[in-house]
Amino acid sequence: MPDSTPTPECRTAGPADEDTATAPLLQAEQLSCRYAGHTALEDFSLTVYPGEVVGLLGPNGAGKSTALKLLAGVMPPSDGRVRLAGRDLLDRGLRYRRQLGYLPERPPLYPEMRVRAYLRFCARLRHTPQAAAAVDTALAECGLESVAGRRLDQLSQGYRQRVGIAQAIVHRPALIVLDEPTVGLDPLQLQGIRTLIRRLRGEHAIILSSHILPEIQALADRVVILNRGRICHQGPTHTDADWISARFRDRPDASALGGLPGIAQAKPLTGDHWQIRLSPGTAPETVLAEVAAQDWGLLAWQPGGDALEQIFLKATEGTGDTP
Ligand SMILES: Nc1ncnc2c1ncn2[C@@H]1O[C@H](COP(=O)(O)OP(=O)(O)OP(=O)(O)O)[C@@H](O)[C@H]1O
Repeated sequence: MPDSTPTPECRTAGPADEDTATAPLLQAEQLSCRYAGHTALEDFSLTVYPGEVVGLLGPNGAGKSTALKLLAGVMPPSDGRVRLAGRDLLDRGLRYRRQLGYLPERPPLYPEMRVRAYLRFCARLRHTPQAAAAVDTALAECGLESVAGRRLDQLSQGYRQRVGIAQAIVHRPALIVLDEPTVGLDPLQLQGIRTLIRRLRGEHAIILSSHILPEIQALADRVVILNRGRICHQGPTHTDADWISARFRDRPDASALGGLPGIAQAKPLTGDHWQIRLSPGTAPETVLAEVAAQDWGLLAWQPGGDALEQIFLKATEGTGDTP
């Protein structure tokens, strides 16, 4: 695959540890990335569970593409590490990397290749069993059957984007990383790609980036907002008043937290950051007292209700795009 990404100053990620009690699919821990002295990403941590759709949102130059390159394992971090299914992404071989599909900002398409041949090439690169059948499935899923024999340079932007997504899913990865999958599309093409991404959720966990808020709201379960290389917010894309964002000093036990009276559901975003949904009719302050009485060192407790747009504006306040 062509890749013009310059190598950043890097440090090899540390050994994997096997603590996967709640079985996250992807764990990124305190990633940073420096390009020739310029810090593009700092202290980026993210946990993704199977079947989740996570949106990465931020103004131009916020560090979204950099974060996705590190999460997809196409570039090593300067600091931190990424684990996929409990194993260090960079230390492990193809077997684990095959669990990941990646659509870069500029899809690596060879203009003179035909769609089916290109996808077969991608499937073989990843040692996909029954490659021909896998290509047929990806063609059907991405609505590409009618253009399977066409050269890539004869396709419209929308169809090229579909081919980019098809190469990311042809080997049936558990995690798909999509960098701005809808950029440059007209409204009709946009609708097609949205429908496709919705169809893929569930079977695959998806991380996708955009600088457009409604895009993330339409597709993602939760959002991570980046600004100037740092995470400035993460939480659900729906901001119902009965969801609470809580931070702890020590990682709570999931079943103990979820089993407290008045709590309908507790979901970890990272080890110390949890989303808690209250049972209908429960007053947040009653549950707050229960949670604070536990041994987890409650640090922050923020009932939802703030519209995501306000959160985005607040989080990126006073900062424009970064070149
Ligand atoms: N290869 C590189 N060499 C040097 N600096 C880089 C490189 N790639 C990105 N940067 C810088 O790192 C910062 C983050 O860039 P990145 O592309 O990750 O942001 P982004 O949020 O994806 O932006 P956009 O939405 O415009 O694509 C920017 O300041 C950018 O100029």
